Amino acid sequence: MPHPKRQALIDKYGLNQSTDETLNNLISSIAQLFDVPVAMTAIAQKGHFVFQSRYGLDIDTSPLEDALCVLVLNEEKQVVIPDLLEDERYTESHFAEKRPGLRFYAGTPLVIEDVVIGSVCLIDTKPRQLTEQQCATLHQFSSFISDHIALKREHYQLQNEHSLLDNSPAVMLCWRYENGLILQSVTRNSEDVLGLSHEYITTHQQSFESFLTQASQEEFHFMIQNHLSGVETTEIHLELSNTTRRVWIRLLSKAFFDEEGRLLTIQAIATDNTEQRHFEKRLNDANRQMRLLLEASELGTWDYNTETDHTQVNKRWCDIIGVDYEFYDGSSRFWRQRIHPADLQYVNKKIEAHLKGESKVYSEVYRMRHENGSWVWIETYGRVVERDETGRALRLAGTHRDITERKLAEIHQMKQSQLLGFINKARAAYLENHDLSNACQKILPELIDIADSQFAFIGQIVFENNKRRLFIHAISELSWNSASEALVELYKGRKLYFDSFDNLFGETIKTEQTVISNQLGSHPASVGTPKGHPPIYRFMGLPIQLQGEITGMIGLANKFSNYTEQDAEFLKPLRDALAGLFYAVELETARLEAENQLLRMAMTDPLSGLNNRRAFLEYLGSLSQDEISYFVMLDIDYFKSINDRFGHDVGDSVIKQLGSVLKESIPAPHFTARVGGEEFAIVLHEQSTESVTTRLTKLMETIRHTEFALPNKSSVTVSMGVAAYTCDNTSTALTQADKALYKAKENGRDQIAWFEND
Ligand SMILES: Nc1nc2c(ncn2[C@@H]2O[C@H](COP(=O)(O)OP(=O)(O)OP(=O)(O)O)[C@@H](O)[C@H]2O)c(=O)[nH]1
Repeated sequence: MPHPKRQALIDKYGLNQSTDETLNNLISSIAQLFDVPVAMTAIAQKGHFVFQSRYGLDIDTSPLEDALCVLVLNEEKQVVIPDLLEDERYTESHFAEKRPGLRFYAGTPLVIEDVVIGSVCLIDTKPRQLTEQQCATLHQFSSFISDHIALKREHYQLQNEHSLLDNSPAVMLCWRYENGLILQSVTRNSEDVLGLSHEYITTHQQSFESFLTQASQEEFHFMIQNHLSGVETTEIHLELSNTTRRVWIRLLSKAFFDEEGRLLTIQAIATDNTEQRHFEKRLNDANRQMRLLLEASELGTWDYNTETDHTQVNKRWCDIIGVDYEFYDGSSRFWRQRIHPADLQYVNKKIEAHLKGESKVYSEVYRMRHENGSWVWIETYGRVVERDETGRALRLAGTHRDITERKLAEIHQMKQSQLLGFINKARAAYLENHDLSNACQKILPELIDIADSQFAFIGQIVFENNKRRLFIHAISELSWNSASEALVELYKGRKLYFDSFDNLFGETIKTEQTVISNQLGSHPASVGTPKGHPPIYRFMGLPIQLQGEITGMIGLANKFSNYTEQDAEFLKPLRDALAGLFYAVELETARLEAENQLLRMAMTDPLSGLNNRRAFLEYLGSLSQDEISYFVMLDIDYFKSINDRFGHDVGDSVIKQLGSVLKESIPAPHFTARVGGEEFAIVLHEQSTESVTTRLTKLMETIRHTEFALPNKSSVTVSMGVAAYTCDNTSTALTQADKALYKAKENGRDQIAWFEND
């Protein structure tokens, strides 16, 4: 039966190959010892035996069925056939007859790894007997051959290993210890790997350490000391200098001790790690340079571990926000709490997005609170430096740069242009409709924004009955109860005034100075806020002055940080602009006043105080046809005789008095004018002729009963001609009224005549 492992073992031990010279010699010695003409080792192969070593045999293989060794293989024990012709197992098969020279056979199993792989056989042409001792000797030879086969394989293996080692990047060294290390062996690759000539060190016996640099010699001694004190394995890095090239090696050593613990030998494997050392050195240099660079560039560094929520930072990071490095708390809560509330949300969003891999770099500019309460502008750059196998970010690292100075300058510049922008806006708004309150209200939100404040107002000083009041052009609308709601209503109706100056904002008016209070209630002028008023934490009052005189003020409240003199200075252009606008309003008012006066003069008859002819004509031009109007021409009766009898002055005073009567009797919306010497025009906006007649009759009565300044106390009468404004132009209506007046004169005067078509 073929053994399942047999063929594998034969392959493993190389027994299917060439004959073994040593075994051949041995077999020939065995043949001589047993005094047989033929001896061999037969290794069972598929269907045949291979005679790996043989003596007295010409053939090197034989089919299985032709070989007696099959018996040994099958029975797995020694087989001795003293005489083949006598053996009943073979007589019938005529086995012996086919092999005339074969009479004696002795075979003993050849065992490798407990498997019979063949046999060691003796053959003779004549019958013979083996003694027990000879059988045992044959057994011993067989096991000797097994050992030989095993040793040979081991030898080959070692040879292979050695050749592998010779070509490997690892050099094996072995030292014996006898009051010092003596290099016993070193693999041939030492020259290639370490630059150490194998020939040189094996022939000159130069100590290994003489090839080391000073520092490495110390390291090597340290390794020996370790082994001497019982340490079994060590790993050191050494630099070889006296070799064909400069090499760094990594030396892994293992010590072997005797039973009493004394060091016997040290075996070591040396590998060239020059490149790694150079790489490490470059890395260290780069790290050092990076550190120097970071220090020189004043960069703070941070390394955030998302797993532990711990952030490692350098000292500069702490210095930027005035935190003592020793007391730095690495939790993310620590730095998140210090981020300006207005910036925190977008910082968090940016970090999240970057951790998710949505951005290549995490970069942001934001504010962090300094230990001293101020805000530091931070420019940060970072990126994920470690992710787990699922891609989840484990570490985010980066730098901090304090850009406060640059940022404040930028903000200042930006705010300045913003300030100029809205100053222009205020001017433009004012020029558009000359409404200062509207202009102030338009810029109030921007003022609040630019001053980083919560509330603001702009007020102008006005005088009423020699009393100073602050008229509020614009104010943040705050109401918290019905009284304050009423104030808001007043404001909307442009009637809000601050009258009392015995408080914090009034202090600005009284002192004409900038007033700053950064702590609620701390200022001597502070009287607190009305109940329910939103709290005021900080306040700044800025005077608006023109040519050294206060003309108004700006009030600002609740800046996120303290108000400063710089803030006041910054808003100076706005204050000056407002002062200019206040002044412009004053000028404008005065100019309008003068203009109106001139206009009034141009349109008024100086004697009667009524509108003059020019005003009357303009008025006619303004009338629209759909208005129901009546034109009246009024003329003093016999006025010439008044002049003639009492003089021109008396005539004048009559005209003057009549003017007063007309003014009183014909109020607006009706219109009266003196259109000639003693001739007057009236435009009545009445609904019917009846009401016209009633009004004019009453006027006649009044004139009749008026005491004119005539020396003879006589009364004055007037005549009137009336025409309805029904035609399409005023001059026709006037002509008609004139015609009616002529009729009234003709008919005897002191009467009203209506125009009638002839
Ligand atoms: N005192 C004075 N007289 C004026 C003024 N303007 C015109 N007169 C005079 O008014 C008089 C007008 O007289 P007439 O037009 O003749 O008419 P009358 O005398 O009023 O007679 P009837 O109109 O027909 O009733 C003239 O004597 C003018 O000199 C003025 O401003 N002051």
